Amino acid sequence: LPKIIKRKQSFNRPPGPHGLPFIGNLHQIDQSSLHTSLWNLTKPYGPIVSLRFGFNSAVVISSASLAKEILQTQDLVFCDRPLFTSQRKMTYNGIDIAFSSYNQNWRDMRKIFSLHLFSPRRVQSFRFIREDEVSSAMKTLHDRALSSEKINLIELMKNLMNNVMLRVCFGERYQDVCQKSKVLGLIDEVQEHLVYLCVSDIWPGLPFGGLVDRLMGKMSRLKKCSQDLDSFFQQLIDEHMIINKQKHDSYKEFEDVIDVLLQLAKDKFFNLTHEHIKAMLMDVLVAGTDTVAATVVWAMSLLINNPKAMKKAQEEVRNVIGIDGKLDEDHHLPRLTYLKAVIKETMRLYPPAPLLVPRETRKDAIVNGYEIKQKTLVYVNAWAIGRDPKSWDKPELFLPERFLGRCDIDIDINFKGNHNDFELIPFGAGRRICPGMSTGDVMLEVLLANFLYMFDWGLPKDEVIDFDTKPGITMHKRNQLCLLPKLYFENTFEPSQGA
Ligand code: HEM
Repeated sequence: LPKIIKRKQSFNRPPGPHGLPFIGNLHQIDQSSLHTSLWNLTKPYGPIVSLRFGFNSAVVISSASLAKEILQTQDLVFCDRPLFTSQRKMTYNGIDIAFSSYNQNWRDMRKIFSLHLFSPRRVQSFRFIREDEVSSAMKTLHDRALSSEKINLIELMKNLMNNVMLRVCFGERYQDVCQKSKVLGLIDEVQEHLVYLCVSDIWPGLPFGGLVDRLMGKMSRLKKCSQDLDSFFQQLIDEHMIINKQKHDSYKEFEDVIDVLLQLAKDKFFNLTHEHIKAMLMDVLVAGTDTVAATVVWAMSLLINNPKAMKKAQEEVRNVIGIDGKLDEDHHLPRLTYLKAVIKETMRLYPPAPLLVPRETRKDAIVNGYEIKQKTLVYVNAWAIGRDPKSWDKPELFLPERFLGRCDIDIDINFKGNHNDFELIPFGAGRRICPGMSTGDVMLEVLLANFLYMFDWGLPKDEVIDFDTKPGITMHKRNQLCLLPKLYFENTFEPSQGA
């Protein structure tokens, strides 16, 4: 016993609130809004705080300088991911990218993602899908504007992004083989499963954990969801294999994600199984759809609430595009400086992944003089860092100007990866930085530019904008965002011209 006490005392762990025996700090956190609850709990103890969730040790990081230490300086120690029951079930035992351990599998999957699936050339190749889907959303908005009807922007965005990502992953065929809404429902369910810990994750090794999860129905829900998605993915893979065999000589204008992955498996470049393909599809659908949709919704909510910023963004977009009626990505986007600032400011206040994706330490480490043990869960609170008064002047205000470098707040911050600016990290940083960053960024700019160019936006009578958030791995707005679009170019817009 004296030996244990001595070891405990010599372990200089970061400060933190006292927990209870057995449950640790579990009773002090709210899993449905983990980023705010962690912030409230850890703020009195400083930017690095230890917690305990059952048998799991965790640290929470809430300052830009320590985020830099974790995600850049000591990235190699902090670049693992915890693999809890839900993640394991949904990712075929962590053989995807997002929940894979830092190992050869992760390196291969990441290489496939960046070189073969979402390289700049490939992102260009599915530009027509993007344009097509944006155009059809604009047509919906145009019709609503003509009949003075409101639009639920959350629904519109979700539908639009789902269509884009489903077409990128499966080509046009998914429509024929399965009911789209069922799959979308399953993807939503995956999102929810991914945030909640099972009893067996909280107290690993205890025999009753698995039993309680089973009794509570958690395991059967997980099993059903993963099996349903698995059979949907398998059906599509089989279809692709049959069609590709029939047409093996013919030139294909667009290869979807399954085509590319099947070809890589055939060429034996990587040791790719059907399970790898399905795990990759899961990542792309879960990570790619909601993040962009949520950001556009937050941006529009903030702009409606800040009419001056809305007017400035609209003037810029309308000046740059002129009366052409059509956004040209290459020509117009680089000139939309204020719009880019609006996007950064939105992500500062409402980062779609407020705690990034949790990390896990690969070995013992020292941060800020404190010891952090191997296999500690690490949460980097991007939401709290974006609102830290030490980094941001008037952090609670929506001020896109702060990014323009010509206001009282003169910070040229970017979120493009190899940065020094850890005050703004909506895409994470280091080895595990979001590999879909440029795809996501283009989508955000294209969508917002089109919305602001074509329409003036108002709130229906009796509606107010709220900023409540909903539980999930992505931070969504809880309540509907219903807006009234009004055509700006009364006589010039022809929806058939595209967006
Ligand atoms: C607004 C758009 C997006 C945001 C804000 C976002 C944010 C993030 C964040 C914070 C992470 C964790 C990074 C870390 O741990 O340091 C991440 C990881 C990831 N994202 Fe994104 N993301 C976006 C769009 C996308 C898109 C469009 C795709 C796919 C086409 C994608 C695919 C992924 C994948 C596969 C990972 C796991 C990377 C790894 O663990 O190595 N994301 N994303």
